Amino acid sequence: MIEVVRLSKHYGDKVAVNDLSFTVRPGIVTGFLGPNGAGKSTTMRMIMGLDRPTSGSATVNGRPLAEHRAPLREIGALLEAKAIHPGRSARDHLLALAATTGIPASRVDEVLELVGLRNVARKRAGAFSLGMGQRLGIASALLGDPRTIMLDEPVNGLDPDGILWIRNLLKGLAAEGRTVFVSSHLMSEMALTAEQLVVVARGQLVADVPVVDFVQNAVSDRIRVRSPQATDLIRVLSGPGVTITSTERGALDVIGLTADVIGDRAFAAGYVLHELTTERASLEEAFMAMTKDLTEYSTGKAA
Ligand SMILES: Nc1ncnc2c1ncn2[C@@H]1O[C@H](COP(=O)(O)OP(=O)(O)OP(=O)(O)O)[C@@H](O)[C@H]1O
Repeated sequence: MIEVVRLSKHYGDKVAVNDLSFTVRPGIVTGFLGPNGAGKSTTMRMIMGLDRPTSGSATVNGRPLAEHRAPLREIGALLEAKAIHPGRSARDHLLALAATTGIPASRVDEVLELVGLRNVARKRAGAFSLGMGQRLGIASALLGDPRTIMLDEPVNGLDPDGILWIRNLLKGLAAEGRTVFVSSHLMSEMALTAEQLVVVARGQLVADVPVVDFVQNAVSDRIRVRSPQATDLIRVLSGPGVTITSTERGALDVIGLTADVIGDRAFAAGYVLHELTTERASLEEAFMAMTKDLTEYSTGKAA
């Protein structure tokens, strides 16, 4: 469990995190979503105790991380590309890390297996691809078998296989009852990975919602309707909460009704339909609309 309460961080005049409060619960993947510069990395650094809050607090499993006797067992984090000695093998890197924290060597082999690096465990990490480097970073985060896992933009720059692998790993860790907190600036990725979303823009909380609610509320499907009786059809489709636009003759774009309802009403009124297509608004569009005001304010202020 991670609890962030009224957390703020100022760098001189710059407000990186602004009175942010949220809770990350165990058993699910929680996505930490926001445009670049929204304050995600700063928040994660404060959770890890690497940055001191200007005000407010962040606790991991009930206490500030520094107050835990064995912090590596409480939280494992991948914050940014780790500085790994390029001449050292993946196994030696993990062994060195394990030795400093009293973790047995057998656990090193376990995590190497878990992240799929067993076959290259003795190769120089300097020769690793970006994806292999990410796997090694995740192996480091999992070394202490932590109850909470926090990853900052883990899929950045990965190929589709790597993205799918991370997605499944995170879901698996959550299914084991762990707390999983993962940041991204990509709504579409978070929609596939997370159950809960904490959305921030310009250091402030924009939403803390289940992904299903976000998808349902923020995304309005647009239904494309073509009919030789389009003008008459407008009359039977109009109503509260329904927006109908027409960009070409005989075609309507309807927001606020499902394709089923439109089909039923057209049939009941005896109108012919030549097309009835549901166009899903992209999640990325919904996310941008949600954070737009705060982002624009930010730009205005900086200018
Ligand atoms: N050490 C620092 N000194 C001054 N400003 C900083 C520092 N660290 C972060 N900032 C500023 O604070 C804001 C939030 O940055 P942060 O890196 O936390 O955002 P982010 O959401 O993680 O974005 P990104 O995905 O681009 O890393 C940015 O405007 C950034 O320039």
